[in-house]
Amino acid sequence: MSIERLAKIKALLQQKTPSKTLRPQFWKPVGLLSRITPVGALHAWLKTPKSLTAKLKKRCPELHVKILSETFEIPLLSETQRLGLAADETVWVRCVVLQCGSDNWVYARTVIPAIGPDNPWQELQQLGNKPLGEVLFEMPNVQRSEFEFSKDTLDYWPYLAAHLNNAQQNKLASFARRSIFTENDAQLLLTEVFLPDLTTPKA
Ligand SMILES: C=C(O[C@@H]1C=C(C(=O)O)C=C[C@H]1O)C(=O)O
Repeated sequence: MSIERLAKIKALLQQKTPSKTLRPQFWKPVGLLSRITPVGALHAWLKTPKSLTAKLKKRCPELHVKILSETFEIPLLSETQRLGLAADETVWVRCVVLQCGSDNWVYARTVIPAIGPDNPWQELQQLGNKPLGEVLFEMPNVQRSEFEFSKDTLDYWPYLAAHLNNAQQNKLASFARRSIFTENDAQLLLTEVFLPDLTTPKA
């Protein structure tokens, strides 16, 4: 680990409130999903098989993808750990929100280590506003891991609070799932966070 990175971590650890990058997350397997939320309707969303986009488009045909960020960066600590990366490893991260009109339904993070010409996920760098699911499930040898689940406040997720621009929502609970897609040994970690516009019943 570089001296600069060590100095940054030391400075972060000396802060009163840990940086979001170092805030712990607790991911649980499907057998402990009820500890994340007892709400059956949320279980149905969190355990949606195959393409989430396809399920959402049945409710909202005009569903669209808004890109919040696509860049090379050091991911969240929980992502570094899940992917078995070095603490200061830079990876390609795509953050989007799936929207129905102006409603924000799902925040999603795609994290791809070692993306490059030999990586089968490399084409995703040119995906743009096309939903990832329209490509992901068409890959010839793709394998998907079991889901893990977590509950965090909305402001845990990078770029989301700025997009929502509604400070009253920042501390609301959001429920997330994540899984690893593997194509020819190349990993892609996908996290999908279900937002209040989707999960809170309309009055
Ligand atoms: C993986 C899927 O694609 C959706 C679209 C995403 C994107 O465009 O980045 C990310 C996650 C998903 O909610 C899916 O449809 O299941």
